[in-house]
Amino acid sequence: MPKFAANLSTQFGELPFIERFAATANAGFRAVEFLFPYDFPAEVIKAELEKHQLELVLFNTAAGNVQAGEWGVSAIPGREQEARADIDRALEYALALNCQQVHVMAATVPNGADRAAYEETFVRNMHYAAERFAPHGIRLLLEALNPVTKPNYLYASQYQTLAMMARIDRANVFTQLDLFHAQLVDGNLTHLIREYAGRYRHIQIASAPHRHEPDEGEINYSYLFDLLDEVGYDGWVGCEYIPRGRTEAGLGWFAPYAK
Ligand SMILES: O=C(O)[C@@H](O)C(=O)CO
Ligand SMILES: [Mg+2]
Repeated sequence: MPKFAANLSTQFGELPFIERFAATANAGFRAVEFLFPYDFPAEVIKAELEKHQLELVLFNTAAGNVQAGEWGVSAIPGREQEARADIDRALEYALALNCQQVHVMAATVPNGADRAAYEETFVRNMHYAAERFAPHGIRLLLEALNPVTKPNYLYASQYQTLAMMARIDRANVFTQLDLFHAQLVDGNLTHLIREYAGRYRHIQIASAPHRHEPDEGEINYSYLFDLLDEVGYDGWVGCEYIPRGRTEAGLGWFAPYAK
């Protein structure tokens, strides 16, 4: 049976961020993930995790200047110093929060930019990150984002992140298989789950095409949850969906899996 982590960036949005931890535990989750911890000192988040006996299973490196269209800086040529400072800061939070996985945000690539230079920059920064995180046994993840939700991100297809993972070629670098993005871009989710088991070390779910609870739309999640068991997936499944209404009202699908 898959292990589900609440996503505190998309679920429980009706509450202030810090109050989402209690709501998550009350709803029966044992783990959480979120995009960014950096608005809060690590001790504040740590206290919430401990108080509610929650494990933090994933967060991201910083996004850069989101208002200017950035979504990560690790692939931007000339921004290496900032990218590496973000990587160092993510390591500090991961250690303080006992988190075993960090998603390293690549970047959006402006139209007309030198794509090869972005990829080379990303590979170099990932080598730096892999070396910094390896002594602590923390995994680094790459995630493909569909171009409707996030136009111009460095990679949109699972096959691009798998190729990038091979190019980076470090033992603690894997992909993060977000099945919502994968369905919009690649389809054939059964093949992705079966064929690449071991290369993805984190899963995220949402319905497609509307990114709501995993109980509607074109993806048959109960089939995929069984398939994850069949291929021996023992990582977390992050609930990165935007609830149709109040989060708790949409948790019927989760009832059989609650702690
Ligand atoms: O799917 C997403 O959007 C997230 O998992 C993320 O980490 C960055 O966009
Ligand atoms: Mg995702």
